[in-house]
Amino acid sequence: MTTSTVIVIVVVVVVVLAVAVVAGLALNRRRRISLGERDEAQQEDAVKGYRAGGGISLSSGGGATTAAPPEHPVGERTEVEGQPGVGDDAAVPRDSERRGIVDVPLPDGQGSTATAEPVERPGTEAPGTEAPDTAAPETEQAPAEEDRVAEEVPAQRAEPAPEPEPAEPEGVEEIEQIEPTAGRLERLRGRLSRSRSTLGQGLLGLLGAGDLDEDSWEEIEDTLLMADLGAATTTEITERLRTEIASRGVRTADDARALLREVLVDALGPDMERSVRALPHGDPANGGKPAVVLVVGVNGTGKTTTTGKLARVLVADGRTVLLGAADTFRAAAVEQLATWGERVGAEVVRGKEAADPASVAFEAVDRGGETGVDAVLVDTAGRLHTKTGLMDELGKVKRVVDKRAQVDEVLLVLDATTGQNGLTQARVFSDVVDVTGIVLTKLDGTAKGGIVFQVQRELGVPVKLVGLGEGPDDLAPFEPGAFVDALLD
Ligand SMILES: Nc1nc2c(ncn2[C@@H]2O[C@H](COP(=O)(O)OP(=O)(O)OP(=O)(O)O)[C@@H](O)[C@H]2O)c(=O)[nH]1
Repeated sequence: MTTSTVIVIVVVVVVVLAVAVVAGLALNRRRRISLGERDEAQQEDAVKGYRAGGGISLSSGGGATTAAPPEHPVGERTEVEGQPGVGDDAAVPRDSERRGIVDVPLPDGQGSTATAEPVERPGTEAPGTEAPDTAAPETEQAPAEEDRVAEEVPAQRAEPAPEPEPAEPEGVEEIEQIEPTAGRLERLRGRLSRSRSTLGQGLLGLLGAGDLDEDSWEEIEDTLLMADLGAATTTEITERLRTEIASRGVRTADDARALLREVLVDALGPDMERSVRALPHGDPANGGKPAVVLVVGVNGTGKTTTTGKLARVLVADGRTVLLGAADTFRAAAVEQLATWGERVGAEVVRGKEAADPASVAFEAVDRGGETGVDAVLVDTAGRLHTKTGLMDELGKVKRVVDKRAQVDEVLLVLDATTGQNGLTQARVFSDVVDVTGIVLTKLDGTAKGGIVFQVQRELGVPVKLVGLGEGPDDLAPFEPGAFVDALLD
């Protein structure tokens, strides 16, 4: 072997070694970056207050799949008649552990898939009868792409799909008499009797009794805590009462009432903006856009009922409404909403059972724009805030609608009888869909009306409406003064 051959061999070996070292370093670095990214994602989940990957069945994200969608778990649901009682279904969630996400494809540009079923017209069909499907036919499942939905549905619409006849809802003449919305809280104040006797009367009794020793102050605190005002609000109210009593004194029962009223009303943030943003942008008859309201919450809190009641409020105000039945998990909810629609002459866009709720919501908003209604109210399926997959699904509903129209109001419906749990729910829902207003239902069934104070304080989101019964007009605007009066009188 010549010297030059040896040199060549040495050079080759050195080069090979150098390449190996560089490649090894690069690989090592890449691994570290990908770990870092995952850590970040996990942190984000932790901030949102729930953890990802908790046994939720998700469909494959990459490429088209021919796998059949998971069987819809309607049969697993514990409620069978669609009429849960006050507070009971919060304890027995209707989406069981085994419930998976039903990822039904959204409409795409080839007209391959559509899941929403427009359009049921009041007066033309009995509730439960399916409206003719004007959307393109269903095909194999493809991954649902939010962006694609927003961009391609217009293209799909360019295809001559059989459009439903634009017609005036025939049920209009049969619209029920709707209670005037003004003064409802006063009219329904008797429904707060349970909270009144424990919170209002309890506090008045203690404050009006004269000299207050430490035991009395403890009792005041207990009364506030028992009514679900929460520790922070309780401390704040007690301290304010102490200060005011020390500075101005309370001699009569009237003094006690006046002071208590002032302190409680102040704690309810009387200046918060409580109007429900359900009025259209411009004149829908002349190119204006309908308002879009999304109604969200856990199972059985009263979302469908509230959507129906709110439709009545709007109709009573001379507005036209379209209802989107995006609660595709519970067949009874769709029927329920259809009945509410019929009663006020509102069109209902419904999805097939197990349809993707985002698709139904999208169709509803689209249809509302076409027909020029003032407001589109979208009822979503109840979901446990602890199920990451379900919350993601809700986030998707909002994002898909956002691409089509501005979502003006996201109303979180909370069942007042569930107390602290409602607060946890509120936090998670707020993280996922930017809640803009709270509807506190079933206040008629609880002595814990104090949850109103807590939920606003914790979230900084106003309670806009309160549910005070199962009747169609038992939905009242929340007014701090009238509410406190109902507790104290
Ligand atoms: N007492 C009382 N009952 C109410 C109120 N609001 C709703 N309900 C009742 O609560 C029950 C559940 O209401 P729904 O509207 O079906 O609840 P939901 O949130 O749509 O249920 P899911 O779609 O399954 O999540 C029904 O029996 C309603 O009549 C209220 O303010 N007071």
